[in-house]
Amino acid sequence: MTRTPEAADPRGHDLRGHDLRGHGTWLLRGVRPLGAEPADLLLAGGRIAERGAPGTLDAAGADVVDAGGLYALPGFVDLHTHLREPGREDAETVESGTRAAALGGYTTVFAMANTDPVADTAGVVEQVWRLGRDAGHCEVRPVGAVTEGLAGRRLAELGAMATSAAAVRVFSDDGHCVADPLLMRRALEYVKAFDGVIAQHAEEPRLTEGAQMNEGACSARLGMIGWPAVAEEAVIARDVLLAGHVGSRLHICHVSTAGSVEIIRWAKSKGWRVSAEVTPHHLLLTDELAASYDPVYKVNPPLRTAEDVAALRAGLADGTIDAVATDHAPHAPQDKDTEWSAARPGMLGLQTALSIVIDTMVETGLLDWAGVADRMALAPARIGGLPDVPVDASSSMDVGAAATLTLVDPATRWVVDPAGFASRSRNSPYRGMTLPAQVHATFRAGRPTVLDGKVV
Ligand SMILES: NC(=O)N[C@@H](CC(=O)O)C(=O)O
Ligand SMILES: [Zn+2]
Ligand SMILES: [Zn+2]
Repeated sequence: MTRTPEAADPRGHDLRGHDLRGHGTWLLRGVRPLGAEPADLLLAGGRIAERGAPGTLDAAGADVVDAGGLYALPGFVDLHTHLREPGREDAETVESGTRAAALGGYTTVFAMANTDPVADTAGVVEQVWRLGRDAGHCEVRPVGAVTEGLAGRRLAELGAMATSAAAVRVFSDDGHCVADPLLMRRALEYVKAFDGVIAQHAEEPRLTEGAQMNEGACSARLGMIGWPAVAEEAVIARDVLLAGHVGSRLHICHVSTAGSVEIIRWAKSKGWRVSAEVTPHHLLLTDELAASYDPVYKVNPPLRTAEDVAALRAGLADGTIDAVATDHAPHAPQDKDTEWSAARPGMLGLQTALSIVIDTMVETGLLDWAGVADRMALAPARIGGLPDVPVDASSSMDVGAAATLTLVDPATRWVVDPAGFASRSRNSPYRGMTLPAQVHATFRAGRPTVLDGKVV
């Protein structure tokens, strides 16, 4: 393999005279792309500049990462992150949340709009976008609110957010459902003009009044008010029909029931432009955990049954569910370390997502590493409208592809200690668990954001 002219120029300039030293040149020695045979990857000019058999690439002038035993995946994209800034900087900031994201292998996160003030204007989404750019740990793509103040009454300034510097393409009232079917229809129609997508938090509010956990045998035993599966499924059924009717893109946030998977499978069979995400916690945990009354397990939608978990795993494996999204929802102690009924719903996810996906999908034989790359990087990038998404996992490792990569140690096992997390909050449901696989390094456009498990 020969070097590209850019990388070969000893002065660190490309042929057009641009200074490339700022980009750095990195040699990943002996890395296994998507878990395949070891290779050397040379990263230069923000791209994979060369790929060769181990020991065959010239490392002169490059920083070398001894990547023996590590797998390379495309950098992860999270469609659903709560960064809490502006408004709740005690729980998380753009800086702390994106630091957690980079450590979790993410190179882009979509920041949800339920901040204070709500991200329902060009001004707020631009503020969040700038904070992300200045922090520099990963790309922050703000999600815009669908309705003013998330109140569900009037559409927010969708067009102004789309044309702002933040170039918003994903809109969501997450935390709240867009319950009014006419507003939902109008929103779907509006974003079609710029190929935007409406991400629905599917929860029929009248069916979940006072709800504390999944409605079922456990809630009956514990005497808690239940959140029935039908409250999610009824909204998904309505919205896939609406999306089909107007020909717009609809995305379903945090799918949690077996029935939802069936409805989405049916909608896709009709050719409607519907996509869906599942969270790591809904792939692993069940409503039995509520019996502990530990509010760390309180989340929306609630943890469901083992049958639901099995259907979600199968749906993610067969592509009915397109993507894994963390729904990283940090909460301050005064909002979370309370009695169950007073606690806010939500759990941390960014620094444990990969491990939970490996545990539930790869170690069970449901997904291979190329599949992980698709569900955690490529599919969410496509849904979110990111530019230059590789056509498939294998081309993300080709010469010329963006050097936006996550290096994973697949063999390690680690014990979760939330005290060591970059997040400002500590509400991880995995505390004390031993999990497989860990992110070793993250590269964004050829530059490391994480090396040796530490933020650069
Ligand atoms: N998932 C949650 O339980 N909580 C989220 C809101 C949401 O995703 O619905 C939050 O903002 O805390
Ligand atoms: Zn939600
Ligand atoms: Zn959320």
